[in-house]
Amino acid sequence: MLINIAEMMTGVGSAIAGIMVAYAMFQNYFPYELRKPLKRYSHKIMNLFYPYIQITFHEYQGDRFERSKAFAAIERYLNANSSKQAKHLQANVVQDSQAIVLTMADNEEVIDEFQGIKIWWDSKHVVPDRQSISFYPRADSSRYFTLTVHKNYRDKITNFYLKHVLDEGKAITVKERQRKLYTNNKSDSWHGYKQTKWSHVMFEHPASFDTIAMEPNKKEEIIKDLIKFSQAKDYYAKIGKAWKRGYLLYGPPGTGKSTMIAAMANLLKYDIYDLELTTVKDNTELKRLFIDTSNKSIIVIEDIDCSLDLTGQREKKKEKTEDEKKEEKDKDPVKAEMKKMEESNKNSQVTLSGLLNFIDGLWSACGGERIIVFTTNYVEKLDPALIRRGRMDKHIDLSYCCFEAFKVLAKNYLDLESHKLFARIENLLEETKMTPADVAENLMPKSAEEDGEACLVRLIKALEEAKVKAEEEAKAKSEEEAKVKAEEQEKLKVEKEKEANGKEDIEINGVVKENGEDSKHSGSNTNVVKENGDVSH
Ligand SMILES: Nc1ncnc2c1ncn2[C@@H]1O[C@H](COP(=O)(O)OP(=O)(O)OP(=O)(O)O)[C@@H](O)[C@H]1O
Ligand SMILES: [Mg+2]
Repeated sequence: MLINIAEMMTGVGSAIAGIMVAYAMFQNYFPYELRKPLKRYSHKIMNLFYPYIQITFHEYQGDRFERSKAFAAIERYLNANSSKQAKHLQANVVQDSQAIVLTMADNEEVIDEFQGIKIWWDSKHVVPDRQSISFYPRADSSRYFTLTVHKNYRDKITNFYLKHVLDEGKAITVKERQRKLYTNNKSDSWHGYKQTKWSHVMFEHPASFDTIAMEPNKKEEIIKDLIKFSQAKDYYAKIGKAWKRGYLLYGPPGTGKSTMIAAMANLLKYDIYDLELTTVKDNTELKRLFIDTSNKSIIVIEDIDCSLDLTGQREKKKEKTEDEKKEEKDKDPVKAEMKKMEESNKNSQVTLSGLLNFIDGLWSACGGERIIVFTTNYVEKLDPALIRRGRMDKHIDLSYCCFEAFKVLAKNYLDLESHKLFARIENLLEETKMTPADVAENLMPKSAEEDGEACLVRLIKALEEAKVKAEEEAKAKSEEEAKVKAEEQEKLKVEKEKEANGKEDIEINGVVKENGEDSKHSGSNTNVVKENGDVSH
């Protein structure tokens, strides 16, 4: 048996040696010009018997400056689907992602399956052995993926599978992407070598819809609305509308408007552009800022009522004279300086119509998937044109804490789903107004010894105090109102009496005044009794 194997090995060895000798002779003696057509024919013959097709995706194409988006998407897709199969993986920190991403190492193969079709993916890295210094370093080494599939499935693969891979890959990229919070720079820093309209920091807000305290139905509705929007690319294209949606969040301070914006961004994995309108000089700058925003973003204008005088008619305040200004400065130099700074900040020329134009206007044409959010504490102050549907499509009223909202906070802050004190809190929340921010602050344990019950007791105390305060304020307000009303009535009474007296006097003097006609119509030498009792001639 052993002898047989040894004989066989010798046979294989001499066959290989024979092939190598033949190949060397072919390389040396076969005319170069004839080699090419021979290769072509051998390929053709191979293709007759080889039942597979191959598609190649290179990392850099064309100008070789920009990495191919398809390659990047395929890479992400394969990483997600292949890390269990491939034996060699490379660990990378990809740009815009803080997590370590595992990628298929070079010359690895993974097998994917799509609708029962088997697909082979190879990753190749070619580094030419010529020694040269290239101006384009990437041109020398190239990475590519090769897809191999049976030729019977060609249409299915090109029409459906590749789209599926690209979409999945893009979705994974978005999910893994480190999101950013942008703020607009003053236009002075827009020019020069490092021109930036927006500065950014990494966005790492922990807010989510799970932690937002509000009625569950309302919360559910907002989540559904957001998700529907984010998936409605084709729908917006069908109805011929730019793919954007406006939200108006309104409510008293501390009711979770800013928190909700963070939760929206976390839900949809969007960036946030926090636009400070007071630093924008005019409508042109506003437009340029918007054009510079990217897709998948939420553009936020907080406290829109304070940012600008958005009634469209700027109040022209009386300008102070130089003397008056000097006098003010002498009195309180710090205050005067602060006022000056404030005035220069308010120097914005952005108008209501500029803002409306931007919301409706041409910028909508450049890309989509943008959400615009305005927040305000005083919705009634806003111009109706600004908040009409189509501009601000969804109005969300974030109001004082209700019992349902309290339950969310109790679960988040104290891990309590029910407690005997809940009933008392429910009653108190119906009777008095407290913002979720205040409720949350009371629920937060202030020391390691404080347990859930102690926090609930503190909240009850705070609610009771708020109730007493509100009752006192209401009483004082109604007393004030009653006082004002009584004074008005008194004034009216006095006026009526005076009117009656005046009439008598006039009749005594024989003067008749009709519909405000001047007394001279009734006679030039008449004496008229004035209100203060003087007699004029
Ligand atoms: N509905 C809520 N659910 C959970 N936490 C909330 C809620 N509302 C407020 N908070 C808490 O209160 C704090 C302040 O809330 P937030 O800044 O969102 O209020 P706001 O409505 O934006 O106030 P302002 O009008 O002053 O800007 C947040 O840090 C958050 O922890
Ligand atoms: Mg806020």
